[in-house]
Parts: sequence; structure tokens; C-alpha cells
Amino acid sequence: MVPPLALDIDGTLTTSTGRIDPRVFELLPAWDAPIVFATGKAFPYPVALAHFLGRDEHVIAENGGVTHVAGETTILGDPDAAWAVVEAFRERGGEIGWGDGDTVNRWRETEVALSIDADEALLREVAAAAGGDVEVVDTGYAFHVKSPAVSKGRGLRRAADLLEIEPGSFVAIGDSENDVSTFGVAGESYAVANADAAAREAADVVLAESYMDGTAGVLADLRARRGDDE
Ligand SMILES: O=C(O)COP(=O)(O)O
Ligand SMILES: [Mg+2]
Repeated sequence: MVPPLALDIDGTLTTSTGRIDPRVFELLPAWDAPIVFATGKAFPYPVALAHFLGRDEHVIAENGGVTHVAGETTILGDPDAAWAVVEAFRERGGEIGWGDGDTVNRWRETEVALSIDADEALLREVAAAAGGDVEVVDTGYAFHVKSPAVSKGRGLRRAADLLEIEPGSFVAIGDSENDVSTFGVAGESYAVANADAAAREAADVVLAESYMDGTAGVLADLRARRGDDE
């Protein structure tokens, strides 16, 4: 038997240009254990991915703010605190940075995401003034203003509970600081070669290959290890 997986999306299942790597559509539909997609993206993105892979919709979205597992949706976090910080940031001249018709935040329920080109120093200054109600997480793809009490790792514990699987039986793969908490819950964790310093530090193994090359290599090793290779 192969193990259950907790998979980050951006930087882990994508190419270096942010597209879903086509190998996702070969390798994941047939994976013979639960897969939880754990992402900083808003709820519809991992749901759509799971749906079009023909997988059960087991997802952790918004860095743990939203989980949807075994048909149960849980919403955590405080969007008002996040939006208060972002409004203060805008009053001081900061820009969210997604342009008109922002689809990044349109369906976001518990946190706010800003473009990686946003003024980071100003954002951190304004967030610090909120006195611990929010934190800023840099995924390499966006800055997320979120509740510190919410994390992908907490979401994975909840997912494991609902799926009646030991959290430690999950294998996690990720690329950035929002995956550190996942790595702490899963029994085995891998950072792809493009991962940031926090993810590299937290992972059991830092892979030599980047993006989906790294992820596909882990999946092949897991299959071989469990004797499911033939
Ligand atoms: O939404 C982001 O900023 C990054 O998404 P990810 O957690 O799937 O890498
Ligand atoms: Mg990522």
C-alpha cells in the first residue's frame, strides 16, 4: 500500500512558470490512498483540481483557514482582522496588486492574499501594529495576511481525524514556509529543490530536483518502497 499524501500545489505540482505539470494528471488519479491538497490558494482552486483529477475533494485551502474533507467543511480564522490590516496598508499607499477584478481574493473567506510585488516592508509594519492578531506569510507566490492560529498543519490534523488516518502516516511534499506546519504533522516530509529556507529547514529530506520533477521522484520512490511498482 502506498501512503496517504499531503500535497502543496504551487511550486510542488507546478512547473517553474506556475502551470500544473501534466504528470499530475498521470500520477495522481491512480494513487491508491487518500490525497489531501494543502494550499494557500482560495477554496475553489484545490476543489477544482481534485474534481478534474477524479479524486475525492479532500482539501486544505487558505493555509488552513478552510478545510473540506470527507464532505465536511470547516472555516477558521478572522478575515476582519486580516482586512483591517490590508485596509490600513492601502491607506498608507500600499496596493494589493492583483489589478481590477481580483479573483485571488474573490472567494477567500478567512485571510487576504497580496501580490508578491506588494510593498513588503510596509505590509509587515502595518501587520506588526495589529499586535499578534495577524501574521504575514510569504509563499513565494503571494503574501498572505492571516490568523497565526490557522495553518496547513492544523488542517492536516483535522483531515486525518475525519479520514480516520494517523496524521503521522501522511507523506507531505511542499516548497515554502506555509508548508512547515504540514511537515511537522506528517510522518515524512520532502521539500522540493526550489523550496525556500524555512521549508528546507523543516523537511526531513530536501530533494535534488525542483517542482514536479522532485514530487514525481518521491511518488516513484514511495511506490517502489511499498512494492507497488509492478
Ligand atoms: O497561494 C499561494 O501563495 C501558494 O499556494 P501553495 O500553498 O499551493 O503553494
Ligand atoms: Mg507552495
